[in-house]
Amino acid sequence: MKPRQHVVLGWQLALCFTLLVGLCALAIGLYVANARQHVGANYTALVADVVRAQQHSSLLRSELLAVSAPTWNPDAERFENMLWRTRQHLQGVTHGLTHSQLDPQYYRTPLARLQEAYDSLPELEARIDEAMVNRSHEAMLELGLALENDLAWAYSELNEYIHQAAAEQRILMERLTLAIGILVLLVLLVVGGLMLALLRLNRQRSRLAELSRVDTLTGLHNRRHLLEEADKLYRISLRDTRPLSLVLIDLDHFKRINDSYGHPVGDRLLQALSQALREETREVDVVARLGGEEFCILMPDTPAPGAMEAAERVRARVQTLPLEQPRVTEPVTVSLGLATGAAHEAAFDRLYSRADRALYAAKAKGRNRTEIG
Ligand SMILES: Nc1nc2c(ncn2[C@@H]2O[C@H](COP(=O)(O)OP(=O)(O)OP(=O)(O)O)[C@@H](O)[C@H]2O)c(=O)[nH]1
Repeated sequence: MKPRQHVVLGWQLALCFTLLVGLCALAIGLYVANARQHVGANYTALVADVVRAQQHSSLLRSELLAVSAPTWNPDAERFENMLWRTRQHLQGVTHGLTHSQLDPQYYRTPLARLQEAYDSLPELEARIDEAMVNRSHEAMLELGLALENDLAWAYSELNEYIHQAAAEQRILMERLTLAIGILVLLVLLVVGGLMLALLRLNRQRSRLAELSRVDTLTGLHNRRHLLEEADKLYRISLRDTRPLSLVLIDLDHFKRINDSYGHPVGDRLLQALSQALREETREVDVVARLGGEEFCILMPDTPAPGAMEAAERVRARVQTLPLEQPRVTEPVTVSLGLATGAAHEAAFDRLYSRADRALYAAKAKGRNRTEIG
């Protein structure tokens, strides 16, 4: 993978990660808003019912107490209306409670008190009717105040409990949200870590692949790289019917240099030759070490005269290679075999055997020369 592809992959992973973070943030935000809305709505409606019922119950109390006043003007319809609304409130609060998320064990007692009050409403209605006829209100007042007492106590208990439950639920929800947030953060960290590891792994893999195509002594490409590139260049040459040239280069009497000066000097000579090859060739040429003291230059879009010129340039340059410490006194030369082909002739195997034959001929003809195959 090329560096640019690494950058693209990095951006893609960063984009995916950002999208993931955005989605998580959105999901948490929606969850919090939704949960708050539902929990809040549930308790707000219930509290409103209880407060309205409480207020009505104190109205009932005032109405009952007004009965004792000397100016009391019996109004059966008004009482009837008040008791109807009391019944409505009782039903509303009971329904709200039993359909809420609240734990029944905490509101069982006030609910039972409300039920008792509800059951005694017909009796109170009867006593009110009686009071209207007899204008004697003691019985009605006694039952009415007892009922109102029950209602006031039950409603205030419920009010307190609902507020407490709402507060507990809010705390619970906040903790839950925090836990979810931490969990999501951890997941994001793991995903981010995995993405980074993937990126690093990919880079290392590319580096390894690159290294497997490089000759360690000279830093030039090796035979494997050459064969891959040759295949590509051959296809281009076939498509464009452009010439492809191959020059094989072999150091002359290299064994003698090794034997006279030692392998480290031989190695330095190989490195110096590699550097010279790099400098004497174009960017598009493929320079490779085929093994031992044999090198090659594969030149795309290069006819025979151009390739010959390059080969001769290399040959001349090798003779000037500086080799100090210990100074190599005998001449350092190379023999070169050149082959050029276009279209189907440019297949690497064909070029190679022709160039190899030419190299053999150059050696046979006395070395330090270039032959065309
Ligand atoms: N220093 C060094 N020597 C190497 C390396 N690879 C191969 N050689 C040596 O290169 C020498 C090649 O010798 P030959 O194949 O006889 O070729 P030559 O001596 O150059 O003879 P001609 O090619 O006929 O001119 C051998 O002694 C190998 O050991 C290397 O990486 N470093």
